[in-house]
Amino acid sequence: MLQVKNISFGYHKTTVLENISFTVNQGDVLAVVGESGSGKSTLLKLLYGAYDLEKGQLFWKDKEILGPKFNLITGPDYMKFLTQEFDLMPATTVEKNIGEFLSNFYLKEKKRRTDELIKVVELEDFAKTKVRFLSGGQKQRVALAKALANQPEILLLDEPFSHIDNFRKRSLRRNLFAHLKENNITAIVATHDQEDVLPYADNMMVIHEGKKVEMDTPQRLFKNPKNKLTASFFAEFNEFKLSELTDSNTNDIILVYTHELKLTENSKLKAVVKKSYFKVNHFLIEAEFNERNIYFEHDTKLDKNENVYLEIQESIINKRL
Ligand SMILES: Nc1ncnc2c1ncn2[C@@H]1O[C@H](COP(=O)(O)OP(=O)(O)OP(=O)(O)O)[C@@H](O)[C@H]1O
Repeated sequence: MLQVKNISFGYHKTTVLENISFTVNQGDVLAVVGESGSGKSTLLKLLYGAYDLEKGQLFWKDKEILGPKFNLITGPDYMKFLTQEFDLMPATTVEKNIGEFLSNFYLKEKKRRTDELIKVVELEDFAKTKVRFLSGGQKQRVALAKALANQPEILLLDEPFSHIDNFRKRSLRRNLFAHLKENNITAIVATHDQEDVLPYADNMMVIHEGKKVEMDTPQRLFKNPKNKLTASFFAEFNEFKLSELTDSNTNDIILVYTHELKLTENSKLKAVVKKSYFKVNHFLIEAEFNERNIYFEHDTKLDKNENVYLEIQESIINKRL
């Protein structure tokens, strides 16, 4: 188990991470999400032992992870960190880069592992190509395979698919996360992309301005987000006062995703359609309600200035209160 016990850190005087605690079970994937600058990369660097903590402690199993004051070489040997800058040998082929740290003593095993990882990152056609001739996304895939080559116990991934196009991303993600589970590799993934999180992460931690806001399974956080930041990571949402949705006269705010608002015959929620945006499998409708814009999803385009009535399932309202 990875244990993060109440850690705090700042690069200079300003605190970047404050009193963060969490645990990750061996073989689990934890996604760390948050706005740009919230401290995700810094957290990964601390887990890697790249800096000395101001406060708190880190443990993998019963071993403490310590910073540069205590270690000449950064990074424990059971851990690999795939950063946003890839550390590759440009004049060397893809397969040699991936196998760089694999022992030449067992050449057959080296070849088997290299071939297996080339398949995981779908670079079979480029095995013999020198890295300097590859695109940014291809280089990122080589770096990923290289990080997996020595079977780390923990893999730290900082925006692992940021350079990879949408055509390739989906299958690559499936391959990678399947490989991690099959090999019981614990992974911490910093990401902006919900597609990295929803299908694969066992848990998700939301950080905001260096503080842990929420941590739970992605499904639970999606169904019942406690704050706007968490909801906005998953989907577009509206804010309603409870009194706008029910007969209650309290001003509690309820977050309602755009897909949770449905057209109905008659309701308190009467809006006027302003615009329809095409969104692959539905239209996102912009409508005016109580002198502000609200958004909902609908199968077809709706006419401008059309009056619509909307409803939300009562069970959703009750859960969010
Ligand atoms: N080497 C550094 N020296 C000083 N300040 C830094 C350094 N690296 C990061 N910071 C600051 O620490 C804060 C957190 O940065 P960090 O890179 O951890 O955020 P992030 O959540 O990973 O952002 P992004 O999603 O954009 O990668 C930011 O305010 C950043 O400016």
